[in-house]
Amino acid sequence: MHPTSEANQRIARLAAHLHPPNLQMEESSGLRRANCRAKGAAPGFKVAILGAAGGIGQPLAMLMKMNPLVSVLHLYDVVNTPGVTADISHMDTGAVVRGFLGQQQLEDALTGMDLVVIPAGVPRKPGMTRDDLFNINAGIVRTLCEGIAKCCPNAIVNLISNPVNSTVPIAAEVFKKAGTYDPKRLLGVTMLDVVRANTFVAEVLGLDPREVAVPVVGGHAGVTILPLLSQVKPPCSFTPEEISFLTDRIQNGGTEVVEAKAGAGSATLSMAYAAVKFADACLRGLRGDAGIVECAFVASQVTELPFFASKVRLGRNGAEEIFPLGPLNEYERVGLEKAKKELAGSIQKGVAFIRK
Ligand SMILES: NC(=O)C1=CN([C@@H]2O[C@H](COP(=O)(O)OP(=O)(O)OC[C@H]3O[C@@H](n4cnc5c(N)ncnc54)[C@H](O)[C@@H]3O)[C@@H](O)[C@H]2O)C=CC1
Ligand SMILES: O=C([O-])CC(=O)C(=O)O
Repeated sequence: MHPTSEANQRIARLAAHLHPPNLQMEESSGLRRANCRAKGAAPGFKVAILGAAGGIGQPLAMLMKMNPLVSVLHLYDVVNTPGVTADISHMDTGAVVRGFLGQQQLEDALTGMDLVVIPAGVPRKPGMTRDDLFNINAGIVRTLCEGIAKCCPNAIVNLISNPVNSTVPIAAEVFKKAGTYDPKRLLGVTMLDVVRANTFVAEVLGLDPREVAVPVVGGHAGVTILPLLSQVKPPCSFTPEEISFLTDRIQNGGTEVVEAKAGAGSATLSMAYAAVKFADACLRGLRGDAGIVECAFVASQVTELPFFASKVRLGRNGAEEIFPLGPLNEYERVGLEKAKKELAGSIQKGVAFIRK
């Protein structure tokens, strides 16, 4: 390397160190580019977390910083990102971390991103349904998606903010309005339902949860969460009592945590785990890995509803293939009808929020 350019890079690295990564730097600034060269040379994907200072956002940021597929990690929130960013940036893993605080930095946070994960918004307290969060979270999701449409219209979006059954249709409408909608790239995160189902079923069967795979379809609230226990892998059978117990526990797993936390919020740590498991699957799909299949709430023709959660194959373009539900037993068929009835209203509510 040319000695002068080496010296310049060292000076720039030192200067970048003196300006902590949570301080927003101009894109044109040599400091920012040098900072990137210093640590971010490894190939990988650029990921933004919106709501990164929250209960889910913080452990999610930590787990994403540990993911070798991530080269650049942008942490955006309306509060506290300087501290979270400084903290996470000291981890000796490959990803370069940058923090962005407040709406005036949203566009910088989003520009150039391959994957945007959204856990921004208020969580439930005991006695609330996820739909009770609609009034606050719908507006938050709209604003963030307007930013995505403008700054990284080709990014894959993993939407966590509740009520997912309505926020995904909201995001779709925002993208349609902006002319950037690609249904394959918008995925509502239902992975926590699968994670819970695997855990609870493994408990009943006396197996290691890592060996169990339960498809969970429908949506992400109460009866719309439909575990397909007839399709569990490895193949197994349950008594009617076990089916009723497991279905109820999986459908109410979120409420179990909300009640145990007694006013201090909802699932954050298991959600961060599930979010990173799902984001990692999306990144492996983006990389071109074959056979990546996970459940997600997506635009779908599997039922008559415009959105539905089912198994999807993740590829370079997002959800490239959406799998049908497969054979259902009578219990699941009844559950499906209940799920569709509630989902239809939640989807319509999301659509109407933007079209009004
Ligand atoms: N899809 C799923 O399976 C799950 C979804 N959730 C949902 O995730 C959301 C977040 O939950 P928690 O992290 O526990 O909540 P939290 O309140 O701890 O964190 C939310 C974060 O969002 C930030 N925020 C608020 N408005 C924002 C905006 N306009 N732009 C960017 N950031 C903004 C807040 O400052 C806060 O840091 C909730 O809506 C919750 O219901 C929670 C668990 C599971
Ligand atoms: O229950 C909630 O409000 C949070 C959530 O979506 C879950 O834990 O599944």
